Amino acid sequence: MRLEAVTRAYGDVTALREVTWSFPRGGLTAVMGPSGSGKSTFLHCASGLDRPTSGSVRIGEVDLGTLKEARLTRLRRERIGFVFQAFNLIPSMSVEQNVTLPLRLAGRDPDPARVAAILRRVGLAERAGHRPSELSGGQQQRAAIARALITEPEVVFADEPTGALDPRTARDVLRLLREAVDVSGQTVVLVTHDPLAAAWADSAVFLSEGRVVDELTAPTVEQLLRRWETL
Ligand SMILES: Nc1ncnc2c1ncn2[C@@H]1O[C@H](COP(=O)(O)OP(=O)(O)OP(=O)(O)O)[C@@H](O)[C@H]1O
Repeated sequence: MRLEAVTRAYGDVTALREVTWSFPRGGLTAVMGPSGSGKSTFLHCASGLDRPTSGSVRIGEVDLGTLKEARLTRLRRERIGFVFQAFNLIPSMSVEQNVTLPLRLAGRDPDPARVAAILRRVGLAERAGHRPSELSGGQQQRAAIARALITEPEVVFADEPTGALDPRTARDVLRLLREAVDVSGQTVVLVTHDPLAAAWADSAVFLSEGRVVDELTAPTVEQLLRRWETL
């Protein structure tokens, strides 16, 4: 995935300024930066949820800017997975129904063996029939990760996925994202404020005032904290 000179302005606020960045296939990249530095805007532009004011975004060979809305929606559905801080599960649906929703939206029949396998992978095999309200926060986020992975997307965008979780539960969620990279070769972009979360990444990109200002490769918590303090 590559962003080339991506700028996104909202009226007279420029949230991203000429950001050029390549994300290696099969890597876990953390995007860090203070509040208002443009992280969400970055994620929205990179994932095709929003269109840049100028510049281009490519996923593989596809330039998202050339796609009409319906094709962009299809690309998001088929090639991208999303995980959000607030889980965003549908309360009236069971875990299994939530997890298989992206397939059903794409008109595909869920393969029961594959659904069972993904529920096992996130440790929710026994909870398939439960509603989100019957689960802990960590379990809900693991269900959301299963939902993001069910279509076997090339890229998973996770926006503060551990923001609402305690450290131990957060670790389970980060381990699953790490496995998506290490076992399945998927590309994960993790937006986070938390150095403990970013230390799971292969590299951490720092945003400040809409610009990429630094990158740390194989970052440690100490390095991330130190860099964070001088942003
Ligand atoms: N829809 C919008 N309309 C107007 N301004 C916006 C909009 N979305 C974001 N902004 C502005 O763009 C800038 C970057 O916002 P963004 O949400 O991308 O930052 P962030 O790093 O994700 O912040 P946080 O960590 O607080 O979520 C901010 O100044 C914000 O006020």
